[in-house]
Amino acid sequence: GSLPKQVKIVEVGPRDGLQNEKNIVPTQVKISLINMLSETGLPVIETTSFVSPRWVPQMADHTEVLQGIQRFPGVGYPVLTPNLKGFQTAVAAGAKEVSVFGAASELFTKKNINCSIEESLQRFGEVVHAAGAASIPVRGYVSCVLGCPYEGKIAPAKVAEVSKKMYSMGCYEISLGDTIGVGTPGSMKEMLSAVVKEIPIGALAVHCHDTYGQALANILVALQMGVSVVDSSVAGLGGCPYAQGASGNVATEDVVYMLHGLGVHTGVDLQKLMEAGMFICKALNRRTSSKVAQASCKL
Ligand SMILES: CC(C)(COP(=O)([O-])OP(=O)([O-])OC[C@H]1O[C@@H](n2cnc3c(N)ncnc32)[C@H](O)[C@@H]1OP(=O)([O-])[O-])[C@@H](O)C(=O)NCCC(=O)NCCSC(=O)C[C@@](C)(O)CC(=O)[O-]
Repeated sequence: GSLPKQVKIVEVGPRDGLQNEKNIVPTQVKISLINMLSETGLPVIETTSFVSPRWVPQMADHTEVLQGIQRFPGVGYPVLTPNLKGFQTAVAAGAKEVSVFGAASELFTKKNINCSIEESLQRFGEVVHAAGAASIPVRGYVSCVLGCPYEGKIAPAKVAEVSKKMYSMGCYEISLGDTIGVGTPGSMKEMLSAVVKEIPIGALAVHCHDTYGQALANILVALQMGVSVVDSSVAGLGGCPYAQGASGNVATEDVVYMLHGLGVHTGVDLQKLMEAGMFICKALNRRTSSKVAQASCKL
């Protein structure tokens, strides 16, 4: 298929990228990272999670982060809210957009948010209802769309079913997560073919982890099928705390490089993006996972 002319990149580094860091990252470092990302032209920067600090200690400073960042006009700063309690705390902290996060796997749902898929959908319904009353848009994540760390293979029909329920309840966009990065262009195509029977392609995003080195190929297949929203993480930071061994998201730098090479518009300044990547890698004392950033440093 032909490629979209423009792709919206949803930067998830400050949330998905940092949530799994063992050492607590100073709040000021998170704020500086988000402010630098805001300068790059990225349209959406997922900022933090209003989850239980006992489950994910790294996100315990959610309110300070959300209130400490400089909000750029035209940039969205969504936050994760698993339930009504998270939603209310997020709104009190000034959130203007939220995301609920479910999965196409029962066992993953249990490990991640401590309930069944059915219960999770009920909680998301409560969030969507409250958000509607406050005119707050809700994004929906579906994890484990191409495989689960606990259940193994996941049927595309199951992904389509959960996605449809979340879309029907009012999530404006469904982000399909290859949480453990096991997908290939073949399984991505098969899964998306099932999901587009239920949800308009314009309401879908792909969220690829790069554990098996397949993320860019999987994204390209999704773009060829008409997807035009891609989640990624600066410097390839990340990994889900409840999906052991999951490596980071595909690096935003690498996605932007590929898209610009294809002539697809992103609005993102790659140089500024690499600077934000270098900043956070220095702060975390680690090497970037972005191939593009690695290559550029050698030049
Ligand atoms: C969902 C819960 C809270 C259920 O956790 P629970 O223990 O079942 O909650 P509960 O309702 O039984 O309440 C227990 C205690 O937690 C409190 N509580 C209840 N809700 C909240 C809240 N929102 N914020 C803060 N505190 C909360 C609640 O008030 C109570 O406090 P206590 O009375 O004992 O003092 C928990 O399991 C949790 O926080 N899970 C978060 C897991 C997480 O953040 N995972 C990573 C994000 S998902 C991901 O990375 C995948 C994704 C999105 O990137 C896509 C992909 O790659 O696939």
